[in-house]
Amino acid sequence: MSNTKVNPDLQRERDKCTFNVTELINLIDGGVQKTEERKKQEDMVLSEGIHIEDVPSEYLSHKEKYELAVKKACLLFKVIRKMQEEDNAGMENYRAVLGGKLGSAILQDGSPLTLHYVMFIPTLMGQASVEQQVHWIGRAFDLNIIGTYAQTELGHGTFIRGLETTATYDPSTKEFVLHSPTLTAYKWWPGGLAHTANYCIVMAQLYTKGQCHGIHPFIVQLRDEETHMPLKGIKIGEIGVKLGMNGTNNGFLGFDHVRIPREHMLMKNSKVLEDGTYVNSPSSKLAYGTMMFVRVVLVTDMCNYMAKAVTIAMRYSAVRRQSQPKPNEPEPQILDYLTQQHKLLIGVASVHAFRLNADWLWNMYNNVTAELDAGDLERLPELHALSCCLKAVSTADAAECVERCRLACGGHGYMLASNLPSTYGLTTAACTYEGENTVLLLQTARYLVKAWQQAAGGNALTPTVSYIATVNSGRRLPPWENTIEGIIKGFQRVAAGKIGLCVSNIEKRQNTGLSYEDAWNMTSVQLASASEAHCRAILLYTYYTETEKIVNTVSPALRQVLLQLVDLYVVYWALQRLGDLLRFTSISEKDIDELQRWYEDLLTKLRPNAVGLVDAFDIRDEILRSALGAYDGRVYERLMEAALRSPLNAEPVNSSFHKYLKPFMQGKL
Ligand SMILES: CCCCCCCCCCCCCCCCCCCCCC(=O)SCCNC(=O)CCNC(=O)[C@H](O)C(C)(C)COP(=O)(O)OP(=O)(O)OC[C@H]1O[C@@H](n2cnc3c(N)ncnc32)[C@H](O)[C@@H]1OP(=O)(O)O
Ligand SMILES: Cc1cc2nc3c(=O)[nH]c(=O)nc-3n(C[C@H](O)[C@H](O)[C@H](O)COP(=O)(O)OP(=O)(O)OC[C@H]3O[C@@H](n4cnc5c(N)ncnc54)[C@H](O)[C@@H]3O)c2cc1C
Repeated sequence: MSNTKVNPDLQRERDKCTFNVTELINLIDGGVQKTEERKKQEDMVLSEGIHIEDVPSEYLSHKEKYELAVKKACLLFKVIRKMQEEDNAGMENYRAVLGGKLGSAILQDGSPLTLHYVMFIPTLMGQASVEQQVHWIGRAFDLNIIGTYAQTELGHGTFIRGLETTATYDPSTKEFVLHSPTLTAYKWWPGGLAHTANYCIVMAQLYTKGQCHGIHPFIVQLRDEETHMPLKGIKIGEIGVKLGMNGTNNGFLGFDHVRIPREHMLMKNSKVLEDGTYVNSPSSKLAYGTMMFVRVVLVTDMCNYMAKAVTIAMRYSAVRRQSQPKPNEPEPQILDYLTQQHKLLIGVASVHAFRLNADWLWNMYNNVTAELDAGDLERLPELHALSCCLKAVSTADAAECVERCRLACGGHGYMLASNLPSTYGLTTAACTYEGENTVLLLQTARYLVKAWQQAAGGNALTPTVSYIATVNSGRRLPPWENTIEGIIKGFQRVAAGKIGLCVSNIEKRQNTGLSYEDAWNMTSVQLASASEAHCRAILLYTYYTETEKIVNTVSPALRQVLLQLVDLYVVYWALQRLGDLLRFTSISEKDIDELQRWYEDLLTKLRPNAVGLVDAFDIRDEILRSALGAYDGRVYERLMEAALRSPLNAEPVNSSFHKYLKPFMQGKL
């Protein structure tokens, strides 16, 4: 990064940073070599000119936006292909680019090829038999075929057992017949489905020998490989403009008795034999594996959006001066207002908290997947429960963080040139896709209720819920400790207390004659809240313990800042959840006063490092794409440059003046 022509306020911030920014960059990347590799990847991608736009994409029509998104996606994946040829690192290159800072930023409004990599190929890897993988995966990796994942229908997204698309086996021809019996059976939403993919994984109700066996994955050709025309019986199109992600080409798809060979059912887990005999999977939930994979990787993705938003807002807040609290003194940088620090520093801490939790979850995912492959399904429920709540809370927190950053930039944050609105569009979408957040919290709640019952029966619990038994062991509330460990224990007590209340409320309602399902529904506001509380306890604990592991490997200056961020995160959440702490722990008014002072003190301590901390996210200007957040802080110049690129500014008088305004003003219209 060059220091030339940097806004002096921003430069002063960098000069007073107490730690070595490069050291933190390396730590976040996972080592000096990883930083070099990332930078090399970024150079490779940016040298293709993917980020250069003749007309800013926000001024394009819907159709032009799609065409640009296809171009960008092809250029990006061309580079990944090149990386593959060089190092043959396989999935790691895709993870680094798609799951890193680059992908979400360069493909600014989403990409029509994302689903190919994030769901189509992973489904082939996770659900296809070895022979099927040999047949399909090479073609898919080479982009010889382009696929997507079509599960959601017009009538059902959440309740996938209720999907209506049918795949009926015909033993006479050894084919499945795919059919959409109703309008609501139409597939609706899949990214890239409309005009990009020529193949697709279809989740459909499997019928054989007159019996339905639930939803299963099938690979279906949609378009001719040469002409790209939809095949016979395939009704396909685009679903229209959305709040954001307008480059993703989401589509609809209906089948009119479309025949596919038997071998196109993905048969790693369950099978249909030639005569139509159905062979069961070890667990019907294995068919949900791709969703679990995406929920896990989304947690990392959310860190990228938060890092981007908070970098923009922090740098802008160092440059922006507003108001005059002390007479005869210059207007302060808005970053000097404690309320501004409160809005932004928690964003920095959240990136670190979620990053460490995401890595921890990713490791667990890999371990459990290896166990599943070896036939051991024991840890599947725990992984499902964790991936559901971490997906829900990370996406909700990220969307909230991006919106908070936008508001923290005042009017200029509302400009698309800030890049905050489109970042919000991308982030908030994740609260819905891959499992709507409330629904996912309630999935975790099922697991927690069972864990509670197990603990009550004196059974051992898996590590991530073992606190339920521990915090309930004593009769009296232990004294409150105003320390990080004390607060984390407090959060565990809150979670356990909420789960316990849910269990007892469900029981009480059942005792009044309600069915379990109705009692569950009546308790579901509390259940979702208990699930969130569990997730908060996990987040705090993992952030704290994982940071403790790394702080001894870094310089004392960085160590101090990393620990301050942990403190800030934990104390912030304690103050956010005072009601719960007052209800379930012995925290007192005096403790709360102390916490508040502790928090304010932490903001003040972190203030000198505010800009250094976001510089350490190391997001290049071409990736950040923000007039407010560029490294040099030339905010006003960039805003004016962006305004001048508006097509309306290409002519001094717009034709509507002559067509409408003038006749109207003269009373002639
Ligand atoms: C090339 C290489 C690769 C490179 C990769 C590089 C990666 C780099 C990454 C790049 C960045 C990323 C960018 C992302 C962009 C994304 C774009 C947008 C994508 C958006 C796509 C979508 O949006 S795609 C559709 C998703 N659509 C859902 O997400 C439906 C939710 N709906 C359900 O998921 C079920 O409907 C729901 C509720 C569970 C109930 O399912 P259900 O009714 O069958 O089950 P029940 O509730 O009755 O539960 C019965 C028992 O099953 C248990 N169980 C349930 N699920 C289980 C499971 N999965 N595993 C284990 N166990 C499970 C449960 O815990 C119960 O257990 P128990 O009985 O013991 O309590
Ligand atoms: C940008 C985007 C991209 C997408 N991409 C894909 C894709 O590539 N492939 C694909 O197959 N799908 C895709 N989807 C679809 C997505 O997975 C679904 O929209 C999502 O799973 C939510 O389902 P739904 O729309 O049916 O919501 P609904 O389930 O109808 O949710 C509506 C409301 O009902 C509530 N609700 C529903 N069920 C329950 C319950 N059991 N308990 C309590 N409350 C409940 C929800 O909490 C929510 O408040 C995409 C969606 C979006 C927005």
